[in-house]
Amino acid sequence: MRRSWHGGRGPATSERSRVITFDAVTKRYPDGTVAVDSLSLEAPTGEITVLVGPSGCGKTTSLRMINRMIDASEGRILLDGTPVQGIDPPTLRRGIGYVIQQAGLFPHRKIVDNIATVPYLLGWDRRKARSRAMELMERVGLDPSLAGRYPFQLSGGQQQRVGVARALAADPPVLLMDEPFSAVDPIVRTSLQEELLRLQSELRKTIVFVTHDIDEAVKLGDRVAVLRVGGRLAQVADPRTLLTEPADDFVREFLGHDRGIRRLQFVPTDGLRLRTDLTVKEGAGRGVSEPWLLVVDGDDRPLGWASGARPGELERFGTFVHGRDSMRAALDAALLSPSGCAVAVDEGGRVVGVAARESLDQALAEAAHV
Ligand SMILES: Nc1ncnc2c1ncn2[C@@H]1O[C@H](COP(=O)(O)OP(=O)(O)OP(=O)(O)O)[C@@H](O)[C@H]1O
Repeated sequence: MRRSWHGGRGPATSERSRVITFDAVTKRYPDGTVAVDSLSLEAPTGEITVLVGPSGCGKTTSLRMINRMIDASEGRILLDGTPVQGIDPPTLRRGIGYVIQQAGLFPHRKIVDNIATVPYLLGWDRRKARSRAMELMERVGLDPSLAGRYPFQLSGGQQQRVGVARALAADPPVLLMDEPFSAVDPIVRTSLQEELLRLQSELRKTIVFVTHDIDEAVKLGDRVAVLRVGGRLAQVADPRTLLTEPADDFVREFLGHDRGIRRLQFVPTDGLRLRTDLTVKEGAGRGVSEPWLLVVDGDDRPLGWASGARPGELERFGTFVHGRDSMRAALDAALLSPSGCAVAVDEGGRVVGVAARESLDQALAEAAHV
């Protein structure tokens, strides 16, 4: 399951991370549009706070008021208790990384120099700035051989990674991310999201992340703030609470009709009852009168389901990592197989048992009462 990264190691850079506070912040544009209306919200130190909501609800405006690309009309935004309005923008932005959609890279600069932009501005010597850039490329999962290329020679996903590396270059305690992954395809988006969670487990920045995608919000956010058009806060909560107890009809509607299914991603599988009598080694006789048996190799890795009705054939299977993955993953694994059973494996991919329908049913019934 997600956020095993919460436990264990202590915050690496928390002394430098900052809490961001919106205190009754309103933004009225010159034409009279109220983009943000009396927003009060806290983005805690070292956590990911997601701003989510329909188009035009004031997410980007809220984000840009933090680094003063836009100034608030009323109210205050505080960084560790200090109003940002009192800090001059260049000084303020030195401590705030900023990542936008489609990365916003400089087209005529090589990747390494794009990443080193802020260190150059800060007057680092070229060698040190470039070596920091190379280190960051590795951190965000970019092959160092791409350093000498130009942005147009990279895929959309690679460009986004460069954008993240560039924002991290001067090790700012705060990171603002405005729909950073929305221009890439779903598979690349998933890997970028996972990479961000992995990075965050090491870096523990204070991140404010804007998206219009509720799935992304629930996956990434420690806290999720749902905004409604007119820039009013509808609810702020951790993802599980949000999915379980939406504050009103607007939030319920925004979460969508499958919020029950999504909630399963917060239900652990360690209590799921597994059967160990439904597996059989490859080449051994069936011996048991079960309609489905899972065939495993000599190393206990799953090969496929054997049905009594179609001897000699192996059917597809779905796996989940027992105890680490969520009930949503277990259910998905069950639905991927004609047996209707989910194969539980350990971190090494070896079968530890089978979650048959009865135990999935029971777990779902319990989850419904949580
Ligand atoms: N410079 C501006 N002048 C007037 N109105 C503006 C300006 N910039 C934004 N707005 C309006 O303010 C409201 C909030 O815009 P904002 O970009 O913050 O919303 P958003 O939630 O980020 O939207 P999206 O998801 O579509 O990017 C919208 O109604 C928008 O039209």
